[in-house]
Amino acid sequence: MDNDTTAATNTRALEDGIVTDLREKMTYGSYLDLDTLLSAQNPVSRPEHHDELLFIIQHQTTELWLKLVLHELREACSLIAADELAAALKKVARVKHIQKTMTEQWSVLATLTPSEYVQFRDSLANSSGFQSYQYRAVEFALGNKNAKMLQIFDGEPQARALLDDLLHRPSVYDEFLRYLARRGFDIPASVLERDVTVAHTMTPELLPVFIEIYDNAEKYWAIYEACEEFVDLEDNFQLWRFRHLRTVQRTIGMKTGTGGSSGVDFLRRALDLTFFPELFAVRTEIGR
Ligand code: HEM
Ligand SMILES: N[C@@H](CC(=O)c1ccccc1NC=O)C(=O)O
Repeated sequence: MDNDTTAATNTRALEDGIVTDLREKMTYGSYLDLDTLLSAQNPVSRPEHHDELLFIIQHQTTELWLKLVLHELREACSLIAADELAAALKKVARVKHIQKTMTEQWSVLATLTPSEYVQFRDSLANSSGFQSYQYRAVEFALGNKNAKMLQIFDGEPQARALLDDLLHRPSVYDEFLRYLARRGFDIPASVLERDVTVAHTMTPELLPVFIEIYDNAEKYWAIYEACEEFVDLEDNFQLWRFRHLRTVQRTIGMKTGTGGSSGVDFLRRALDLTFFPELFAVRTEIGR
């Protein structure tokens, strides 16, 4: 065997075609703006606590995924509004994969023990994930609207403007219900003309619509599929919330939060929320 093979040297030879003179060229680092990205991890604990970098990177990666989730959900809304349901579902499918990654990622932070965290927790002062505008934007896009959240961002005009805009836009579900109306389903005017700045609440008049769809899945396949995709979205969202709650519980127990809430109890109440109440209620009615 040739002595220059990878196996003989246990070293991979570079191929002649590989570009090595990258001066003046766009590179991996310049394209991805890595100088900016990798200079954005700035621990505040003094002396710097070893585990604060984990804490920062866990949050920053989540924020990057949230940025993409929001991008996809906004596009999904526009596509539904343009009657392009199949294209919208493609975006939702991507969101579902991101959600799984975000949920699985909690296991990394779970390696932070309470005794380690308490050593730099005070350095975080009143900062809290509660102040994540991208998280709130995703909640708004999915329909968990709450105008009271805006005041948190009075000091961050861009974040406030984004949330204000989303607050006044129809959610993914609002768009879906309007789509169903255009497709001839009997959606009450009170739903179509509702105040979209507040959360949608369980509307029993919508149940017959979903019973019809679920009892005749073959006939309404694309719409039926969309309903199930939305159920997946909500399930995945709840799993993220639950893993957050359990991570909080194992890290700070029943301590109050740095954001000023009761902590675990406050987070637990979010598990009672629903984006798509009728899509869950219909399950009770199927086959009756
Ligand atoms: C050890 C790690 C963590 C602890 C102890 C913790 C604790 C808490 C607590 C106590 C709250 C309630 C608000 C407050 O009073 O502060 C909260 C809210 C929140 N946290 Fe965390 N958190 C942790 C990690 C994370 C991570 C990695 C994220 C990802 C971005 C995150 C995102 C959020 C969000 C979005 C909220 C608002 C939830 C809502 O409005 O229902 N947290 N967290
Ligand atoms: N609320 C957390 C602190 C915390 O987790 C946090 C602090 C700053 C930035 C993001 C955070 N993550 C989630 O709330 C606590 O009470 O310990």
